[in-house]
Amino acid sequence: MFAATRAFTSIAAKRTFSTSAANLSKVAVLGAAGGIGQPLSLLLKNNTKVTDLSLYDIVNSPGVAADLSHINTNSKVTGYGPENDGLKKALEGSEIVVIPAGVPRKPGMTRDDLFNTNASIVRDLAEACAKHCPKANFLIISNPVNSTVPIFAEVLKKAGVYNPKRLFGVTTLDVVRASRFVSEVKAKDPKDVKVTVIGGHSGVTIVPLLSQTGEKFSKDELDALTNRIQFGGDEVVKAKNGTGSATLSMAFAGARFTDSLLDAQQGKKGVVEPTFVESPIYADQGVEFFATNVELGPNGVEKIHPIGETSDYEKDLITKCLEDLKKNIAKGKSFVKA
Ligand SMILES: NC(=O)c1ccc[n+]([C@@H]2O[C@H](COP(=O)([O-])OP(=O)(O)OC[C@H]3O[C@@H](n4cnc5c(N)ncnc54)[C@H](O)[C@@H]3O)[C@@H](O)[C@H]2O)c1
Ligand SMILES: O=C(O)C[C@H](O)C(=O)O
Repeated sequence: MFAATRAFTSIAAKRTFSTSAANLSKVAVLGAAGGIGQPLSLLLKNNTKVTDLSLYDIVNSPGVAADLSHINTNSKVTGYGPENDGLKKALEGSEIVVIPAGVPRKPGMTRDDLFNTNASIVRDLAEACAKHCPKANFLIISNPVNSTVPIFAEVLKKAGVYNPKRLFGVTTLDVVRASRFVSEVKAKDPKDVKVTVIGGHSGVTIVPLLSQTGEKFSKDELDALTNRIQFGGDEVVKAKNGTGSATLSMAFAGARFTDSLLDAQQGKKGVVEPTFVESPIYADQGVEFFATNVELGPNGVEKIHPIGETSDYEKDLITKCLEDLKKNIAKGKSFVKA
């Protein structure tokens, strides 16, 4: 009872600084019954900025929704399956659509190995989004992010509803990991360790800018940390031994990004998150999408931050990143155009 009262008070307080806030709280999760979808939905149910939580999956979402709906926070939870226009109902009126639908890796696979299965899942969901909530913000978690974001963009373009300010590849987990790994090496509280991570979301396309942390690293530390941040996903895939990839840390990261976007939508200033968006930064080299720190606002992307000063070590990493990223983006785009 106390929690529910506090939640209500908090929503009411937030709304005093934005007249449109009342329209900004329906969040849909597509793939909501999965390894990421369930803990992500739990965290969103606990987020007082969300008033309507809409859970869609091809299996089991009514059960997940029924379970979450007993939590005494001030949001309504509804579960939908593919039957009875479930996807349409889940999407209509959504301001934010978070998408962790698709298969995860097994040991020995790259994220690109997921392309054959996940590209069509993401394309089909994008088509539904274009039809039922074209003005929403789309947060893409499904891998390979470097290709699924361009796929989503192409589908929205085809439908004539693409707004580059509202399409985000979720790369928050790389930043969360980088902060944690650096804090372990430097024996600091991770909350005091901010690491900018740029590029894309797979292997060498993940580029941590450790020179900007204010910490000093030996060459060995730099090599080890860079490798661990770039291949942190593999660490989890290996430990889970064939049962999947990161789910709980990803739910944490996805909930953080969604919360930041809700904050920005509801009028908070200076909200900055790393994310993979259409970006001018390397567009002249044919790399249309790139992750950097991005300031979020009521219209989505408010300002794409420049990369800033980088070391020679990082310049080399960026060169390798761009080679792979360009191919991943082209692969996504041509999938829709074919
Ligand atoms: N961006 C990142 O940092 C990041 C991090 C971790 C995982 N991932 C990716 O997220 C995806 C999901 O991972 P997971 O561990 O939750 O997998 P999972 O298999 O546990 O869950 C995926 C869910 O998607 C559902 N699904 C499949 N097709 C669907 C469709 N057409 N519409 C709606 N739902 C559908 C499945 O039924 C399942 O419940 C994977 O592609 C994984 O690689 C990305
Ligand atoms: O590694 C994976 O396949 C999942 C995810 O992209 C991650 O970084 O953990």
